[in-house]
Amino acid sequence: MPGIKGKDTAAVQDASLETTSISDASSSVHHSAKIVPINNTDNTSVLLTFSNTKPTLLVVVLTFVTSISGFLFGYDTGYISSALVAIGQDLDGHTLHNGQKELITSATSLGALIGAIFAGLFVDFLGRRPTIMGSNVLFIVGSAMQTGAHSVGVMMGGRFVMGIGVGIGSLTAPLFISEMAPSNMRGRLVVVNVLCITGGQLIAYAIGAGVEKVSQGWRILVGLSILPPTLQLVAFFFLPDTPRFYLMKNRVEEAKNVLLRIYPEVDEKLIDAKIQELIAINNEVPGDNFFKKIVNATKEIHTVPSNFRALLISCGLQGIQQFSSWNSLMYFSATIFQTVGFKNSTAVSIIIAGTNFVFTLVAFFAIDRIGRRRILLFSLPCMVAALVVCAIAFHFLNVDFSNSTAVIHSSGNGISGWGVVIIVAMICFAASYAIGIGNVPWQQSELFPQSVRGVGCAYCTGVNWGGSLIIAATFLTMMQNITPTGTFAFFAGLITVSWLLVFFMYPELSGLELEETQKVLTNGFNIKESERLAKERRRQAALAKDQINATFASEKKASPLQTLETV
Ligand SMILES: O[C@H]1[C@H](O)[C@@H](O)[C@H](O)[C@@H](O)[C@H]1O
Repeated sequence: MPGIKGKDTAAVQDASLETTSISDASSSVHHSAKIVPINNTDNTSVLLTFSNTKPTLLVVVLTFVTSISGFLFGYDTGYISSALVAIGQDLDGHTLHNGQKELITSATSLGALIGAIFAGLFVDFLGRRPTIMGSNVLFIVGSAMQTGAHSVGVMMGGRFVMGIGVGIGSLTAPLFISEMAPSNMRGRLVVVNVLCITGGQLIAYAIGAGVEKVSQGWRILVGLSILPPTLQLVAFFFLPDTPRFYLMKNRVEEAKNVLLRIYPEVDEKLIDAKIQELIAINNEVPGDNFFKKIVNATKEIHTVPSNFRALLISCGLQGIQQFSSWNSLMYFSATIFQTVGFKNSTAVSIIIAGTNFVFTLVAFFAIDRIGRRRILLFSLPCMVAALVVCAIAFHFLNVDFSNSTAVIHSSGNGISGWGVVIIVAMICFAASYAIGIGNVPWQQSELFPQSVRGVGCAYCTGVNWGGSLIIAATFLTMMQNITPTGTFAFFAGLITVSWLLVFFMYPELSGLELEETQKVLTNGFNIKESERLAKERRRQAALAKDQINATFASEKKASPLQTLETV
């Protein structure tokens, strides 16, 4: 197999750059290594060659198998709204009252919050792969409990157990993908997981609509969710963990094997150099037992400035995602559309979920090319504009949300012009959400160094689920107490403030090696420097790609990069 060996990398090496303008002043021992290739003796660039490899079969398989966790996240949070309607009197022999519906719905979010916190510890101490496999067992048990449930208690218990699985998967899947992805396609591969979340939600809505009128049809809807975790569990018996995890545990041979399978075109010497680089950077947290390690990692995340900045950014982004109000729109869109006079409100909800899915696909193509920061700075104002339009339209629509039992009265005259305006604005809101804040926060693992990645991700994934719980529990009450106009205006205001936070605090990390991103945060948020670095990385990647393609063309062989664009 042709490799990107020494002579092929001459131009690449010319383009190699030191990131010396970002100072190496971190107080942590874990940050002592240089970003740039440590093995330059044979004039090769570790960094560049590792950024320009095509995704191998292993990378593709791992991404898709791991993203089953995303699908389950989406499916399990998506099916509940139709299941609650379809359950009728099948549990305890009576119709569910609102309190029971709320408990059944929120049991999953609560379980997910707890699962995410524990997952952050398990990923570092047990491994990414065993953690995902453990979540599969919880998914299977939780789904089976719900499918066979005849009482509200068992249903709630099943939702809770499954929720723990959802929380674990929501943290572990993006972390796994980002650790094994080549840096130039890391953003996109993490978006595959978000695509599976939004796809899972869409499919759950569609199947839910299909079985709505079928007797006990909700059991089919819930029972189907046993299949994907079973598939994922079996697949992971045959798949490896991430090289970075193996290196944390000093399992160098296994790490090397996986790296060779991820980068088959890269010279073995470069793989060895990369391993040395990772070992130098990715030391384990000190401590001779599980609890000491947890305490030390928690301490380190708060006391090392670059870690603390990473924590602020990652939790901030997850908070912005949840407090953008998207999920309340997902959960209550059918109610809202009914209120504005739409007869087939479920169909409109499917359109909203479909928009979320389609525009996540757009993000897939844009995230590494345009960059996370630029996408957010563009899409957040579009969300604000859409919410302002909703606020104005609700003002003129004369909808009464004031009933204390959350029964919504509409003017009852069918869909009006303002109703159409609301639906169009919500579709625009969904599109701009999906392109940016719907998926960028899930790039969270890239912000943390190996030593505290698990704990850091536990924090921000916890913020995601905590935020989701709060928003789901308060949205309808807000609509009642401060009117829809007030509610949408409030969220528009929050997103405006969020834009400022992104502008001042979120550096551009696309294209950077995982080990480089913490350097960016060493002595500040370094926005300008990060933009320069990301631009430089893009330029280098393009240059290296041309060079490698030209070399292969001159040898009349198919370039390994020719398929890159189709990832
Ligand atoms: O990224 C996902 C996605 O945007 C989903 O549609 C949403 O329901 C989740 O809360 C979010 O984390």
